[in-house]
Amino acid sequence: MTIKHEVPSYLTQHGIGPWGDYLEQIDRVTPYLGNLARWVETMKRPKRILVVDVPIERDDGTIAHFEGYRVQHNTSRGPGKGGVRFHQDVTLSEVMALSAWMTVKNAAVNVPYGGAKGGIRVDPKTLSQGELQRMTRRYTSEINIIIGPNKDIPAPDVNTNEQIMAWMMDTYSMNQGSTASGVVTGKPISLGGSLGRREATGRGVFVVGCEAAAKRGLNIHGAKVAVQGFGNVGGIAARLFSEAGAKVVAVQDHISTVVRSSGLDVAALQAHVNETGSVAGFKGGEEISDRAQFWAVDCDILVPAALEQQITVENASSIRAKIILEGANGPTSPAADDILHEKGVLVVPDVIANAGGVTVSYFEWVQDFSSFFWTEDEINLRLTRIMREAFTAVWQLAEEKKVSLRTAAFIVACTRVLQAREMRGLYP
Ligand SMILES: NC(=O)C1=CN([C@@H]2O[C@H](COP(=O)(O)OP(=O)(O)OC[C@H]3O[C@@H](n4cnc5c(N)ncnc54)[C@H](O)[C@@H]3O)[C@@H](O)[C@H]2O)C=CC1
Ligand SMILES: O=C(O)CCC(=O)C(=O)O
Repeated sequence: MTIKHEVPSYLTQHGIGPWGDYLEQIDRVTPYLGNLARWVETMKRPKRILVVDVPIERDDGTIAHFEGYRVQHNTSRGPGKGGVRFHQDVTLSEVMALSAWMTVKNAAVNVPYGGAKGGIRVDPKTLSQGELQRMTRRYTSEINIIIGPNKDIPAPDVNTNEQIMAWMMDTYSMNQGSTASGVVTGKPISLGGSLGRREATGRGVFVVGCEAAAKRGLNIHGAKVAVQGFGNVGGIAARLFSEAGAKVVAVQDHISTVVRSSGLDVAALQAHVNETGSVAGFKGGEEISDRAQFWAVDCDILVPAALEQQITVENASSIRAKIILEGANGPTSPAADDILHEKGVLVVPDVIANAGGVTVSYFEWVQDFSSFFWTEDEINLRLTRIMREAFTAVWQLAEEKKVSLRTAAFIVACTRVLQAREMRGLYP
C-alpha cells in the first residue's frame, strides 16, 4: 500500500521538505503501516501554537511591540522541549518547523520529551541590556500559561544565552510564587544550570564528527575543518576540533569570512569575537569578501552552525568536504541534500549532530528535580555515550535499510513517537 503524504508548507518552507519521503520510507520499514496515515496527519499539525504581543518601554520612553511565539509540536513522549530564538527573521512558520525538528531530535536521541520551540521577531543587537531584559520578562509572562517544568521547558537557541534563561526562570518563578529552576535549561550554574551545557551542542557535533570520520577512515588529527557560525555551537565545535589536532581552515559569521589554510588559531579568534562581536577584522587569517567562496573552501569536514537553508542548490556542488556535520537546525535544503548524496558526501543530520545540547538540557532538568548535581566529567561521559549510541543506531539502520542517515534518524525517531502515541491511545 502506498500512502501519499502531503507535506504542509511550514515544513517545506523551512527545509523539512522530504518529510513526506521519510514517511514513505517509514511505511516501508516499520510495522505501523496500517496506522501511519492517521499518525501522519497528527505529526503534520503542531499540538499548540501561541502567538503573543510583547510590548516594552524603550529607554527613550517610547513603546515598542514585538511578536513572540511558543509552539508545542508534539508531547506524546513527554513535556515540550526546545530553545527560544531572538532574530529579526523569526516567523511563526519557522518556529512551527523548528518545533517539529525538536520532536524528531528528542526522539532520535531518546530523551523523554516532545518537541517545542519559541522565538521573538527582533534583532536583539538593537536593544539595550535593559530593553532586552524587559522584552524577555514580558515574553515569559505572556507564555507563562503553557510552559513549566512538567509542561514545556525552553532553552537557549540563536541569540539567547544563560542570562536570558535566568530572566525567564525568575519571571516564571515570580508568577508562580516559588522558585522553579526546572522551567528552563541552559541556566547559569549558580541558578541550577548544568556543567557542560554551554559547550554541549558543540561537543556533540565533535563527538559525532569523530564517529563519522572513523567510518570514512579520516583521521581527525590534521583534518581540515570549515565552520559557518561562530556562536555557541560553531565556536565550541571549532575549539574541540582544533584541540584534537584538526586544522580549522575557514570560519564564517554573519558579517565576514576568515580563512587560513594552515589552520586558524581558534582561541585567538574566540578572544577577538568576544571583544568585537564578529570574526571580521581578525588579523590571524585572510578575510575574503565573497561570502559564497566559503562553501568552496578545501576542507574534509564542513560544519554549518548558523541558520537554516544555508547549503543550497547554488553552493552544494562546490562543496569539497567529505563529511558535513549539521550543527545548525535545517542548514541543508532538500534539493541540496540530493546533490550532496550524489556527490557521496556523508551528511550527519541535525537531529543527531546537534542533539548534544538538548541531551545536556535533559541532564540539567533531571539535576534540578533532584537538587543533586553531577561533575563536568560525568556530564561529558554521559553525553558522549548517548551521542555515540544514537549515531551507531542510526548508522546501522541506514546500512540495513539502504537509506541516508537523515532518513534513518527520522525512522528511529518517528517510530518512537508513534509507539508512544500507540501506547497512550492518543489517536486523533
Ligand atoms: N545553542 C544550542 O544549544 C543549539 C543550537 N542549535 C542550532 O545551532 C545554530 C546556531 O545556534 P547558536 O550557536 O546557539 O547561535 P548563536 O547565536 O550563539 O550563534 C550564531 C552564529 O551564527 C552566525 N550567523 C548568523 N547569521 C549568519 C549568516 N547569515 N551567515 C553566517 N553566519 C551567521 C552568527 O554570527 C553567530 O556566529 C542554530 O541553527 C540553532 O538552532 C541547535 C541545537 C542546540
Ligand atoms: O536544549 C534544549 O532544550 C533545546 C535546544 C534546541 O533548541 C535545539 O536543539 O535546537
